[in-house]
Amino acid sequence: MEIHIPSSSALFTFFLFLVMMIHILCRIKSKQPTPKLPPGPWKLPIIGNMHQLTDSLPHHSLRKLAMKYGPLMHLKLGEVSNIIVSSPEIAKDVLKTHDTTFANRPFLLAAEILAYDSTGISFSPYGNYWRQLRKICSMELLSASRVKSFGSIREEEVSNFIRTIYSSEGQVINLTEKIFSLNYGITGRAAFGSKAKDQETFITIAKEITKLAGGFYIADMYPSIKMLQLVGGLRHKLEKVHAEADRILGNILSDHKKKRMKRSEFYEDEEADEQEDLVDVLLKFQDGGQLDHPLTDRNIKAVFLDIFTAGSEPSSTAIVWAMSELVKNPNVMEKAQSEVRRVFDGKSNVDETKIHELEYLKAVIKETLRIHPPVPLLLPKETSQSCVVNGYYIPKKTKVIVNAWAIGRDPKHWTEPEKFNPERFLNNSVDFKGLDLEYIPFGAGRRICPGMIFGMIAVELILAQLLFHFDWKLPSGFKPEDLDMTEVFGLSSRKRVDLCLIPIPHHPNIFST
Ligand code: HEM
Repeated sequence: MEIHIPSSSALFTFFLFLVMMIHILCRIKSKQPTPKLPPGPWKLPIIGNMHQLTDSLPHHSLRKLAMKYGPLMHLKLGEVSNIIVSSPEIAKDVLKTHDTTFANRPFLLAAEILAYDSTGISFSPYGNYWRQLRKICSMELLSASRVKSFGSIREEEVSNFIRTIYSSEGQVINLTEKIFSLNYGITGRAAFGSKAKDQETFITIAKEITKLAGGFYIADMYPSIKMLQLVGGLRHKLEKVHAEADRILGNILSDHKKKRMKRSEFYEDEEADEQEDLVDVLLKFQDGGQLDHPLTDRNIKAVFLDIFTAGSEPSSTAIVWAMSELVKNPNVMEKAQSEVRRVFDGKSNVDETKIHELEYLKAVIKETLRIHPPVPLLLPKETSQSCVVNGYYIPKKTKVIVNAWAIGRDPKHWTEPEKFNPERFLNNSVDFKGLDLEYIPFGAGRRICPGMIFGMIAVELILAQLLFHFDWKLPSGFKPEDLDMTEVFGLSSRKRVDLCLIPIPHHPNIFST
């Protein structure tokens, strides 16, 4: 057989051709524009854009900057790259189209220490462990039927709350304080079952946790400089609060384990189910052995802490804002009151059976959540890989902040966005369930709030009771237009000044005997 060996000049020509082709291809490729980072203000060395967030609340400053730089904006806060999303269209790209890429959470010192190395639902990284927790949450802990099963707890706690207000009729009461205590009480009973012996202390700690977890900390902006975790005693404060919460949670867990053992000795399974609180449900999964990621006691405590704080704080904040708007807008108050009193006419109290008929009250609540979303920047997210959004390059591990507060005021989607106008939600299908990106008080996509049903039923019941039983007056000398409607920033965006009002009973006091 003959073998043909090409001549050296033919080889040289082929090699030259190959080099030229590679060169041409590289030039073509380099002419294709590489996507740039989203636009943003000029950055200072070391601090980046931190100085641009100091003049007002973060969601206000971010909106102002977005008006100049656009709805997808890049900011450098310390050493961390952030993108800020401020329009429904970009929110759709981030929370829907690229949902999995944006479903992670960034490192936050407070979550690391308070939430048992970020192993609760809210701050655990996107992956199998988080997926398992979400499944337990939506199918067991916060399912519609479980929430319904807590109806008697809610009705009892709310009736006690109304009773204490009757006892202060005609006097100024701090409604903010009462509403927060009530909600922590309801979530506490749903979670712990009967009143735990340290419940009051735990409520105080949970409030402290909410305050600490909501901060914008220098340590999170320079995660590589561990020494910054000690600035202002931050690490020490977080560890101290965590240790106290852990002690109480440990006691609750062991009490439940003991009761569970006793109960299984005396009851049939079905009867035992009726007495379950949320800790019992988690323990059932721990014992069941059917999970891919077995739940440790630390995991249960993390989830429990999550539900207790996430379950009480935003609902209370929403109720306080709704009552403030109602007092500020007497015509809206009158309409909402007459609806509740008509639907529950002939009854001595509001219960959950006919609450779905309160169409106008629902519109009031929706409008409150639009104009005062309790979690205005949602919870921060982080990209798990690089991607391109709206023609801009978003690198892996970029922190993502969605400004739900600004989105709910986008003039392209809302007429007179600064006006409190519940009528806009009547005969309107826009809802907060994560499909309408112009209205996302509960977030959207994979990380959407799983406690929507639990939260909304409490908000509706408490407001309906307050409007059914009482007319509300401002302390003497105050006019509705004087009401201070400024906010403070935290895990939830509370009203800065507590709401203090005078209750005037509308019905004879049914609780007097
Ligand atoms: C009016 C009441 C409430 C509002 C406005 C609210 C709002 C939110 C928002 C905005 C988020 C972040 C979503 C995101 O990152 O995109 C969230 C997450 C969460 N919420 Fe709620 N929430 C409320 C009530 C509740 C209740 C009652 C519970 C539990 C009992 C709860 C449990 C949670 C949990 C566990 C998460 C974390 C979800 C995850 O990261 O996968 N929330 N909520």
